[in-house]
Parts: sequence; structure tokens; C-alpha cells
Amino acid sequence: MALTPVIRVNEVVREFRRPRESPFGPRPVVRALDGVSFAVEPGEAYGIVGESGSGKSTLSRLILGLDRPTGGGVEFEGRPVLEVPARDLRSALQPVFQDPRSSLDPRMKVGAIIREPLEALRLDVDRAERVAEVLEMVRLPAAAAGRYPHEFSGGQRQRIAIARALAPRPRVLVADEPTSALDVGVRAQIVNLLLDLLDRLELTLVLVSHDLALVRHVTERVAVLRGGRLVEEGPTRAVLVDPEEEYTAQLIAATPAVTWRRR
Ligand SMILES: Nc1ncnc2c1ncn2[C@@H]1O[C@H](COP(=O)(O)OP(=O)(O)OP(=O)(O)O)[C@@H](O)[C@H]1O
Repeated sequence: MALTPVIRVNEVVREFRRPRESPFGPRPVVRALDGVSFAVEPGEAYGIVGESGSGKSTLSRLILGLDRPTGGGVEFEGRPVLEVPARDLRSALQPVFQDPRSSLDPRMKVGAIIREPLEALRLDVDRAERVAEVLEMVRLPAAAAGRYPHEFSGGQRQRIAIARALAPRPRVLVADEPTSALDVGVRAQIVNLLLDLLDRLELTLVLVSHDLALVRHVTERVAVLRGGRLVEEGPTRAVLVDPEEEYTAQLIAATPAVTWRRR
């Protein structure tokens, strides 16, 4: 019997209304997503790529249950994501955002930042122990808990953001451009850390990025979005090395040739 997909995106449409262009004119509608369907299997690393404005962030918000589609639906582990109780959903499905500078509260110590989801979700765990555990997982010293985010480098702050996401022991991470705020040299470390965590913790990853080199290195399957439509989907190697669609070939051609090296 086939496994239930972790995430199923089913004919999803998301429209946004723009402000009127003239006082009595209609409000223009932007179709950010237009009939997108795919499924992510347990333990898989799945990439979503596309140029700016193709609908990637809109899709990641819908997957996380942070937004409502205009049509179609998203299922998490077989249930409509909007019907999963918030506490169950957030302990299982955690976001990792782009820029830890804006997602980490500068007034809170790192320990409190990592404890926050445990407190918000009222999880019955030894919080101090869990903080130490996740800091160790992202290779930061236990003493980091007593310091503030500004005392860390960009790469270390991204590790803190990942530690926070891991604290409730999620089964799935949704990472939207997790390395784009970082210098190139630091990116590879974060990427290798993510790969290591996927292996060790048997996580499912949805990686949203315009960085094709990153997606090629990390994911097993990939979906290519263009203007809100899914134009191509398949094994990452096949799609990003030998694409069937001209659009994907153009995306690849527009990408600087960066290759990630595994440790
Ligand atoms: N809240 C909103 N209100 C109006 N339009 C929106 C809103 N959010 C997204 N859009 C529009 O939907 C389309 C897709 O946007 P989205 O941010 O999902 O693209 P993206 O692929 O993530 O782009 P980027 O890589 O630049 O972040 C764009 O045309 C955008 O202007």
C-alpha cells in the first residue's frame, strides 16, 4: 500500500485583489497560484523553484497553513491542513524563514527564543534539556542559550533559527530561502547542516528557493513554478540537469554555476 503523502497540494488556486487603479474601476485580481498539484512523500526532500513572483512564497504559506487558498486545498498527513488543530500542526510542521535577523526577537536570549515554541505549544518536555539538545544538533555550544542573537554571526543566527524550528520535534520543515541572507562561504555550512539533520532526524523537507544550485544539492524531487503554474516536476537531477521545459532550461542558464561540496 502506498504511504500517505506528508503534504498533498491539490489544484490550489490563490488570488489576491490589488487596490483599484481608478476610483470606480474594478479591483484587479492577481492569480499567484493557478491549479498547482503535487505530493511530498515521508522522508523526502522536495524543492520548489521558480523566478521571482512565480508564487513560491505564497505556496509555502499555504503549505504551512498560514493562508487560505481561493480554490483547491492542501492536506497534511491526509487531513486538510486548515482543519488540523494549530497545536498538532505546529508541533509537526515547522517553518525556517529566510532572514534570522528579522525572525529572531533581539530582546530575547537564545534560550528563551528556542523555548518559545515549546511554551506556546504547551509541550510536556524538560525545556532546558531540549534547548541544550537542539543547540548541540545545530553545533552551537550550550552556553549560547544565555546570549542574545546580535552576539552571533549571520550563519550562527540561522543555526539558532533552525534549532528553534527543531525544538518541538517536527516531522517536516518548510524552509523558504534559508540561505539567501548569508554569505556564500557560510551557505555551504548551513546546507550541510540541513542535510545532516534530514538524515539524522528522518525529517521531510520542503525547500523553497530561487537558488537552483542549492535545490539541486539538497532535494530529491523538484517542482518548477512559472507565473503560478507548475510547469515541470520530477527527480531533481532529471529536471535540473536535463529539463523538458524551455522555461526550466532558461532558469538553469540564468543561474551562476555554483556547486556545493559535501563535507
Ligand atoms: N498579499 C499579497 N497581495 C497582493 N499580491 C500578492 C500578495 N502576495 C503575493 N502577491 C503576488 O502574487 C505573486 C506571487 O508572489 P510570491 O511572493 O508568492 O512569489 P515568489 O516566487 O515567492 O517571489 P520571490 O522569489 O520574489 O519571493 C506576485 O505577483 C505577487 O505580487
